[in-house]
Amino acid sequence: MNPLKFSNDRPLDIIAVGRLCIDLNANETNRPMEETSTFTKYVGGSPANIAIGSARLGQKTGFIGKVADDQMGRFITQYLEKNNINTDGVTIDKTGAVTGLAFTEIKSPDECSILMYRDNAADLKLYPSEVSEDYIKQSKALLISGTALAASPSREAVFVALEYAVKHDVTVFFDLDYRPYTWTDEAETAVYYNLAAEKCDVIIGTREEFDMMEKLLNIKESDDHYTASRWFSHRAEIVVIKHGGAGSIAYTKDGGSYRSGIFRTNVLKTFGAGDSYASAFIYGLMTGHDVSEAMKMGSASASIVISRHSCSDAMPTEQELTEHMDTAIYETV
Ligand SMILES: Nc1ncnc2c1ncn2[C@@H]1O[C@H](COP(=O)(O)OP(=O)(O)OP(=O)(O)O)[C@@H](O)[C@H]1O
Ligand SMILES: O=C(O)C[C@@H](O)[C@H](O)C(=O)CO
Repeated sequence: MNPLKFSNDRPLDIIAVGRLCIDLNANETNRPMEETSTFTKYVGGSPANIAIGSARLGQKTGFIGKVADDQMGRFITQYLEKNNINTDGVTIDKTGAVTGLAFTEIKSPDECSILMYRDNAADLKLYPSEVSEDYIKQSKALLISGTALAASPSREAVFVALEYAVKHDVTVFFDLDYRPYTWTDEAETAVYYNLAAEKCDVIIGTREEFDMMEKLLNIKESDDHYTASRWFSHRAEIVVIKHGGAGSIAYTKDGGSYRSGIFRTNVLKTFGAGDSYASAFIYGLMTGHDVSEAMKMGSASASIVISRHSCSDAMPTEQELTEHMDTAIYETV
């Protein structure tokens, strides 16, 4: 079962919108940041990672975002281009804003954290006037990510992108990607997340992210089925709730529910799981697989990425994904 229909006459499969950052991942793992002295630099930021995952899987991918006018900004744009991502929608900041940096601490396979440097971040300076309607209408799908809603003008830019997508029948995927350090007020966060979710066809988030959105409405019990059903009176066709190593569950508007297990792996670090899951899940849906098979593809991609050092550079190709699904052990949960 796959309820999504895509406008197939478009040159791009998917455009991601939002942050383009740098991840600096600890080389010395299994120790705290205080004792880490070297890091490897990768392109990072959830929508960037998802776009890279999509392109590796062979999707024609574009990006709308803003980078700093410096070496880091140029590194990001060049990396996207090397990965066959169209950067026509990527603009360059001229105000002296800088690239967001995420230093990652890998204390143990399940104890990872991120230390963020995001003051005056260029990605949040994307203006609505820099979002092109002509560009969005060339794509079958748009991916938005919640962090871009954290501040103006990027927040308004995302809402403009959503308007264009709805106007031109572009299917909208929303990866909630809630990063508390980017926000100052919980109610403000929940208001904008809820407003954006109303305009999306597919909503993907963790249980904790949906809890954050529901707290504002005084919903105290976490109930996956109820969470999903709230969105079916708006645009949503599919709502996915992720539960880390306990897998994920998807609900469809027609009353269906689908549970996915995980591919057991040698976990190096847990971050990047959500982004790799999203890119392969979206790829699965866009290439005609049913919801359960697409979830399995998402889980397989996540299990590859969490066993590798980076998030972006670790994204599998279509062949790697297929081979992994054929050989790795899938556990139902
Ligand atoms: N320990 C694990 N072993 C195998 N697969 C896992 C593990 N943890 C997560 N996954 C896979 O990754 C998917 C997404 O994980 P999770 O729910 O942690 O997302 P997330 O919190 O968005 O990730 P991130 O840490 O990138 O923000 C899960 O549904 C599962 O398929
Ligand atoms: O920007 C962040 O929040 C960190 C990301 O850059 C990092 O790649 C990640 O956490 C993946 O989900």
